Amino acid sequence: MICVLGATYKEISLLLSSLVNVQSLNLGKSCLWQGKIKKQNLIVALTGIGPVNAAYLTTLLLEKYPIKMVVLTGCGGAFPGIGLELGNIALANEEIWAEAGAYTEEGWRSLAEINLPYWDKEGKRLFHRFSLKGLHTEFFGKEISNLLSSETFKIGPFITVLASTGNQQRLKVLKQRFPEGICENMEGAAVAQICQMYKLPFLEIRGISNFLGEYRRSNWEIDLATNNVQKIIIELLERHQKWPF
Ligand SMILES: O=C(O)c1cccc(C(=O)CC[C@H]2O[C@@H](n3cnc4c(=O)[nH]cnc43)[C@H](O)[C@@H]2O)c1
Repeated sequence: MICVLGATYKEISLLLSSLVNVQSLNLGKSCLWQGKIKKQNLIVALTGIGPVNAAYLTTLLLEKYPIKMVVLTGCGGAFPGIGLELGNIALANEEIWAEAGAYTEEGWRSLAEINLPYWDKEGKRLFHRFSLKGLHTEFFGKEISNLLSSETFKIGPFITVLASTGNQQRLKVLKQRFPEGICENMEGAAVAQICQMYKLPFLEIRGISNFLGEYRRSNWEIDLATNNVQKIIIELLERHQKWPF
């Protein structure tokens, strides 16, 4: 069974309308829908915005259901000038916490630099970066590349924040800290950590709704971004009736 998570209703609504034999369920304080797309058993769940909501529901789901893979979707902000436009698609090959660490006299130091793991168990230490490089990301990266042109699809590190980057000053800090970052969001690193703790493959695929560095909500293309990315996920689910991971 595959689980697809989104923070807001808009980010999962198209997926929900594609589900057949749908059952609406409550889990803890959250809601989810169970159904099928072709032969694929699917849970689609609404996390709410932010890392606490996302980690809460991911944990409940992984404890209760035989989930083999988690997909997080929704809209996201693009780093300007990297070739991503509004409505384009981004796939994460790494999840990074923008802040986790310490502000010292010499500046920000990451969790790894101050040797303070968020998770240190069973021989695994997790700091502020979670690599998603592996067979599943490669496989779906290639699959999406077959569906979209290289101008409208990029793979790279996603940055997770508590506050979106709405001015140039903050953008400059993030670009200096993570020059390879392509997309910002508010849930990715939280779900990535839970999936690594449970040793499960995790994909994050987002549609670009806005650019970092300005906070003009009227310019955000949330509908375009969330529809485009859900169409891709539905296409992947229909093409591959048994996902190989
Ligand atoms: O007002 C609305 O209808 C609405 C619908 C969906 C999302 C929102 C948001 O306020 C965005 C936060 C939400 O979306 C992700 N996101 C999108 N762009 C960014 C960004 O530039 N920086 C951080 N997060 C972003 C995020 O993952 C949240 O879940 C409003």
